[in-house]
Amino acid sequence: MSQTDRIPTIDLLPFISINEVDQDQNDDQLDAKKKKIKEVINQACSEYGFFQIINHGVPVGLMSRALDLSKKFFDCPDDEKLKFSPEPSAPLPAGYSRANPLVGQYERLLMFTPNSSFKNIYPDNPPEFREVLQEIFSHLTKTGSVIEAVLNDCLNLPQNFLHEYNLDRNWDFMVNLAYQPATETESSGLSEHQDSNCITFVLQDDVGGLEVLKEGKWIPVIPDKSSIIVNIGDVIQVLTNNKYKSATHRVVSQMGSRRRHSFAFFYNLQGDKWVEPLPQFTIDIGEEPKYRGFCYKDYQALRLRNKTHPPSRPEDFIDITHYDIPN
Ligand SMILES: O=C(O)CCC(=O)C(=O)O
Ligand SMILES: [Fe+2]
Repeated sequence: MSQTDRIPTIDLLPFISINEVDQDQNDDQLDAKKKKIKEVINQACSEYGFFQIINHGVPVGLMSRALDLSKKFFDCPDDEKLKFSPEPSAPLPAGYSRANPLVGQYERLLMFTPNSSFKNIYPDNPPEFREVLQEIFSHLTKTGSVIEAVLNDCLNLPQNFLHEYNLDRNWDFMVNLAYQPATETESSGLSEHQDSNCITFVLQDDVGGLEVLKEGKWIPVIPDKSSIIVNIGDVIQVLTNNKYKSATHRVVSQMGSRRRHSFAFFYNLQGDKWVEPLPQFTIDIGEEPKYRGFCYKDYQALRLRNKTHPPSRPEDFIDITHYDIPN
């Protein structure tokens, strides 16, 4: 596989904790390492919005455990899993559901941060699943704030700008997915899309199938049990007026393979937040805004509707182009 057929792998250790980094290195060496990492991230985000991280601070054993428990949960009979179906009135459906076949061939379990003001519905089988889900959620929240701070730096935004813009962690959610292997007629695990949120983190088992669009080619993201995949979402694309790209990705299921399991953690945005291109990427540099502003929860609701009431024609699915300002 050539360099262009891969997404970059970033060793995040220099950003995790100064104490964990080799004590021999001085500040200059550490700064040089961070600078190099930021250059790679800046390039990946400017071109296609995808990279993967190692030494991210999430215990690899915990990631494997979560994927093993996911297999056990989705192996349960349907009537068992359906006991954890979402409440019909929930604005975002926590709990177990099956995708509409127009969207993809998967089952999913959605949860919010453990103390969220949104209601969580956890399965009680396997018994230790709930605790592991909560633990991994809290680790990924920390990873989210580390990557957010790195992006803030890469974008030369004022110190802590993204952190202060995106303070409320109540809207973050995690989806545990189980994809059916392909059949004679159906290989779409999850159709091509961009995520609506700020930054997404994905753990996948060894089955494979996640692909990212890079320079016009679909690149498979090779499973690696110690890596977490990071992709930029629409909110960052809009704030930066397209400087950073919301990654286009999909899941393609293989015939005869096993069911694929993954976790996607959505580092999200509080619903009442206003999203529009920032002055640093428009007026300050003489560029016209490429999007009209919107209230985040309105966009999230439209995107959810794509899943619950999918239009029959692919071109009728709502995405961020809904807010495009034609030039
Ligand atoms: O399962 C995966 O690897 C990706 C999931 C994803 O892209 C999503 O849920 O938005
Ligand atoms: Fe996605």
